[in-house]
Amino acid sequence: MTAYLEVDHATIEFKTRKGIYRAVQNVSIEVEQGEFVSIIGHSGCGKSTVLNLIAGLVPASSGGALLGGREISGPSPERAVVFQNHSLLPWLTCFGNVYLAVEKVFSGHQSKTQMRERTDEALALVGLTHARDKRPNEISGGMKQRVGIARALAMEPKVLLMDEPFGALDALTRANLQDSLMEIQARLKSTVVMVTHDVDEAVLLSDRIVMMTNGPAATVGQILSVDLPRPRNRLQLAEDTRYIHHRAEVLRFLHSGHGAGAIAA
Ligand SMILES: Nc1ncnc2c1ncn2[C@@H]1O[C@H](COP(=O)(O)OP(=O)(O)OP(=O)(O)O)[C@@H](O)[C@H]1O
Repeated sequence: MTAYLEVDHATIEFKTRKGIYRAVQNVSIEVEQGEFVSIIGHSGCGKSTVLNLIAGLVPASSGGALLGGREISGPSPERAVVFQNHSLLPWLTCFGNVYLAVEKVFSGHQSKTQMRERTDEALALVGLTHARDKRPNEISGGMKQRVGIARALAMEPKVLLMDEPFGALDALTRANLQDSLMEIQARLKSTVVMVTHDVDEAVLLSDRIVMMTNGPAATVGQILSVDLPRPRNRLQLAEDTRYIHHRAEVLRFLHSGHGAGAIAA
């Protein structure tokens, strides 16, 4: 039996001016349906490269990735990506930005009314109904990121891919969005793969944490199962010995023989 989403012995190389650069080597990750998996590691180790492989944006030099047993060979709305920089179109409203993605996926299959409803539902899910008619320059960074998440969710992806989605936000906004993401994931039972630098974010949100060694030729060093019950409450967890233990285990990995880097601890 193969997993729902599988990165299978993937090696990814880039052509550079100095020759071939092997970013990641022999990476294998299995993700079950409905599971939340984080990828953590030092800056430049290849986290985004692995996520981009799953997104279909980067090909593997050997090995590959599969979703539902089918090889991933290019981008698809079934694997929606949320980036750190929300990349919203400035001339469209929040509604317009989400609707554009909905139209791309569902046009021809759903009526305009259905697509509008779908867009409004996605905005409601991230708590942005009140801002539906505002343009990106009229809303905060956290709200922009919520629009990015709404846009991804509105496409009803099989897998939600997130590349440091909250990296550019202040701590309180980030906490707020993490809580929203946990609620949304519990409700939709989404399968999520998220790249993060943040140890607390990884432990709070994940079912499992994939820890990557440093590059070049980075690979999976260790995988940690986070057996904390859900729903999770950040304040209660701060004093939970299991949480403290998991957090320490990730920190130990990152600071022991895997080099130094920019890790928020
Ligand atoms: N298109 C490319 N061409 C050449 N090298 C690349 C390319 N994309 C990534 N790399 C290199 O591959 C390595 C891994 O990059 P990647 O962005 O995946 O790391 P990361 O762990 O996500 O980093 P960060 O945490 O800083 O975002 C880096 O050394 C990067 O310079």
